[in-house]
Amino acid sequence: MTNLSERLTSVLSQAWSWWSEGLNRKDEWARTALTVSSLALFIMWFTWINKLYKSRNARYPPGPRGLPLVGNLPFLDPDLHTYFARLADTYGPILKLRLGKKVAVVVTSPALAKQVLKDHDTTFANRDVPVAGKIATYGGLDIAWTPYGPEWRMLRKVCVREMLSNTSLDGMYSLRKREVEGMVREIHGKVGSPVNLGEQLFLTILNIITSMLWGGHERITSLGTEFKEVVGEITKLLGTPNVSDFFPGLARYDLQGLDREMRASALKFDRIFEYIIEERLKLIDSEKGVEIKDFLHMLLRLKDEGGTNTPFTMKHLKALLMDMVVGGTDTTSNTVEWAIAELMNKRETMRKAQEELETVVGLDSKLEESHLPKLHYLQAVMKEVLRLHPALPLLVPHCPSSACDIGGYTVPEGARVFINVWAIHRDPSIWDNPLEFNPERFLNVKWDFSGNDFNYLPFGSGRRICAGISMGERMFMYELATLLHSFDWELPPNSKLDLKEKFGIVLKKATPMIAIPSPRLSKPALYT
Ligand code: HEM
Repeated sequence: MTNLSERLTSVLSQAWSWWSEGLNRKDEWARTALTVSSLALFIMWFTWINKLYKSRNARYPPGPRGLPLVGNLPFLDPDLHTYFARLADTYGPILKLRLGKKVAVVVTSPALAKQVLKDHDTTFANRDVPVAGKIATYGGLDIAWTPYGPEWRMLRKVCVREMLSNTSLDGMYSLRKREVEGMVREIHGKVGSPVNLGEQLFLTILNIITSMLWGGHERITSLGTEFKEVVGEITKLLGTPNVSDFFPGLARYDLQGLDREMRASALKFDRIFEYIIEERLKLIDSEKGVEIKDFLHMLLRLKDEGGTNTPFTMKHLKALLMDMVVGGTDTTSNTVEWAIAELMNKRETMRKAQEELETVVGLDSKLEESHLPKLHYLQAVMKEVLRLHPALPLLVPHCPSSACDIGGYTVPEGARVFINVWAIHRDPSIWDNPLEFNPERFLNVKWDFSGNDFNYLPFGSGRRICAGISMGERMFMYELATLLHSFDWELPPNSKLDLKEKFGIVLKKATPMIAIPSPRLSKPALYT
């Protein structure tokens, strides 16, 4: 650094002499311009030297060699979670890849996950927003993509405290009950025939979420089918690797046409939101004083109240609706689908879960949400499903706002950081028989998913932990408990259970879970 300070002194003295010359000329304007540009030049030079010095001294994590220009892109396996796990076996718990112009860092140990998500939480609480994500969320105005700062805090507060708090969720039980009972009626109508459980679950969760968002009043009807289509398009586009992300300089050419497709899908969503909001505003005008208990009503009130330093705008409102619909549906419905698949693969465990339901609820009664806290075995089933099949196996990638030391290596500013939760959840040094589906491991042990234990992180940890944990937990438990309590499930004749995974923005079953229901409850009236 001696060299650095010598050069610094020399630049300063040169700047001073230019400034004095300017004084002699008594040219006020030239003097100011000279001073400002010298200072700007000096700051730029100093920042550059400082970065150069830091990058020369940086020690980057190990990783596989890539090709010039494209780096490791040509070697990526589409099943990223298993590919990263294999690389970690060779390169260790922190490794680096180059994806075009981007640096990716993969973390695969609880100790290093803790360094990222707890010790350096503020630095890593940012996101490297994909181009498609930005387009889908009104320029990245939602919770998931907004950079860490006052705007993100305001959105999170609205979401977690006002919308998804336990009190607010309790107040909306009747809406969830209406949708879950509708699902039971529909499945009862298909008794003896194959049911595509993934599709059924997705639609039910979508209806639950949309009715909590804006279905608290009968006049605004559910737009289930239209939404299902658009959510499918958006999650597919979000999960497709995009050249525009790896080579930002090429983003304007949209070489794969993904940005154009996303714009079209986002526009469909926006039209639905516009329609729903317009209908609601008309309703509020026509029925002054009417009490409507849903999120849309609360969000519109918040928007009108303003009052905070960070205003809550109509675009924020729509971006939040988008977060709830896209972030809550696929994650929760896939987790329930995995649960059914694992239970069908292990009949003894299915029987124990159903026996618990018989004891707590009884075959002469419908299941209510109030039964859920008493279903300890089923809670262990949920934890075990989230261990083996975490919905977001690499979390949502984090992005450091400045270079940071993790495990003795430098993670450069702006890197895309993946925490391979899927691999941590299957690490044999942490879990006995990690590949076995065994809910008993969660019975009588204090494992929870609050993000304090870095061996078990299905919802992430730290500032960016999932904003919808209590809602996800309630919907998962209510749906799974209802399906197991109301029906017995068999595989269609001559079919085999397949537990293969398919990586995407959400980890899915490679083949849909199809099963045949038969009634369990004591009388048909319980299915109406
Ligand atoms: C089984 C269900 C669910 C699972 C497993 C899950 C998991 C996750 C994970 C792993 C993250 C990323 C955490 C990180 O980056 O460190 C996340 C973020 C998020 N989740 Fe969930 N989630 C579920 C359900 C929901 C629901 C029901 C909602 C809302 C209705 C929701 C809303 C969000 C939002 C808004 C974020 C972004 C948080 C932020 O960036 O600050 N999630 N979720």
